Amino acid sequence: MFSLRRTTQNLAQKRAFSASASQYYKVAVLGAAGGIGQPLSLLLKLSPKVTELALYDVRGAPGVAADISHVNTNSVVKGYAPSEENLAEALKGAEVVLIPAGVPRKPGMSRDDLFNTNASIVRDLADATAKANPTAKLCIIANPVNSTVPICAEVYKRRGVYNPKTLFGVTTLDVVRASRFISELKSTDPANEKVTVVGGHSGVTIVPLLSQSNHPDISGEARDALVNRIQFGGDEVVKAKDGAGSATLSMALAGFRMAESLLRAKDGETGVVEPTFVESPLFKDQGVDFFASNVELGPDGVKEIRGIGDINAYEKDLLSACVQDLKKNIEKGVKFVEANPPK
Ligand SMILES: NC(=O)c1ccc[n+]([C@@H]2O[C@H](COP(=O)([O-])OP(=O)(O)OC[C@H]3O[C@@H](n4cnc5c(N)ncnc54)[C@H](O)[C@@H]3O)[C@@H](O)[C@H]2O)c1
Ligand SMILES: O=C(O)C[C@H](O)C(=O)O
Repeated sequence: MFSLRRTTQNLAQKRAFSASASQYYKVAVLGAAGGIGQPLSLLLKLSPKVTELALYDVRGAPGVAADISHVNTNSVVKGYAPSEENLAEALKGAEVVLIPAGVPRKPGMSRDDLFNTNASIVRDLADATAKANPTAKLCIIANPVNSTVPICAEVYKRRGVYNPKTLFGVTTLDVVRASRFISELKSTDPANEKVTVVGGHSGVTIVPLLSQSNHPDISGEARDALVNRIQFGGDEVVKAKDGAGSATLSMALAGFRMAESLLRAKDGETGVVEPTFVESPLFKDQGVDFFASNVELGPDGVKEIRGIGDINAYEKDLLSACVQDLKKNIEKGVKFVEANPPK
């Protein structure tokens, strides 16, 4: 007879066993009580690689931590009420720090419209991380990612602790969506659909390279519609939520995938590749210092930034539109820190 209790026990035993094969890590989530923060923290609680979960938010983190701490996996969950000391404590010793703190879009807004609110939130949280735990892998989810990542780099530079190998803009959701959308179109299993997406994380800066997918034959209106859906997938969710925010659940999955990949690479696993927005040489000659592409991860963070590969004329056009916008988004972040340095 089916026993839920026994199944859960077996699962816990299996997890304990596999956890013993690898190292244990502390992970911190800043903005943990929010729409992304809560399901992301839950997924992290299920990971055998996470031994301690530090949840920080300006409101509600202790409650979320108490709730998640009852999930019967081995890791310890600690919630931190807002204060400078608590934030430093939450950050101390974390291998990975994820920042989903910040406001989400409402219908009619672009990600850039979030800049005025989120720039200072991310600047201050990055500054706290630069002081308390500068070697942690810092994963930025808060939008506009194209600007918030350069903000973090500038803050770290000012503190003299910048290491481009440990700063990541989380763009995993773009490939999660791309593989799902293409599988819907082709009636295939999304698990078998790998789509490379490069550039940045907003509108035309999101550049899917369908010519490198399993379906390079998609062309004409079907291709245009698919590319548009991948570029503006976030808007679909914003519209459907009708004022209640943007993607949270799919984002939690995508953020968890990025965090787990970093921990797998830290454990010495090779061939761990994720798309991510990092300081990159790929378009530096065009004045673009940060760019998302496939990146091989290693124990120290970025191991190798993969090139774009062969692309067709259509994709070259997409890339030139991307680069123009991206350049402005990056400059905006850099200028913000120049004008508004961390205190
Ligand atoms: N990178 C991506 O692919 C991606 C995907 C979806 C959403 N996002 C972005 O993630 C961000 C969060 O989205 P959400 O839906 O979770 O929003 P939300 O409003 O539900 O949650 C944000 C949380 O951040 C907290 N917060 C605000 N200021 C803080 C501070 N200074 N320190 C700590 N916590 C703070 C809030 O209290 C709240 O709990 C938004 O900017 C959104 O645009 C990015
Ligand atoms: O669309 C948004 O504003 C949130 C996020 O960047 C997304 O891609 O879903």
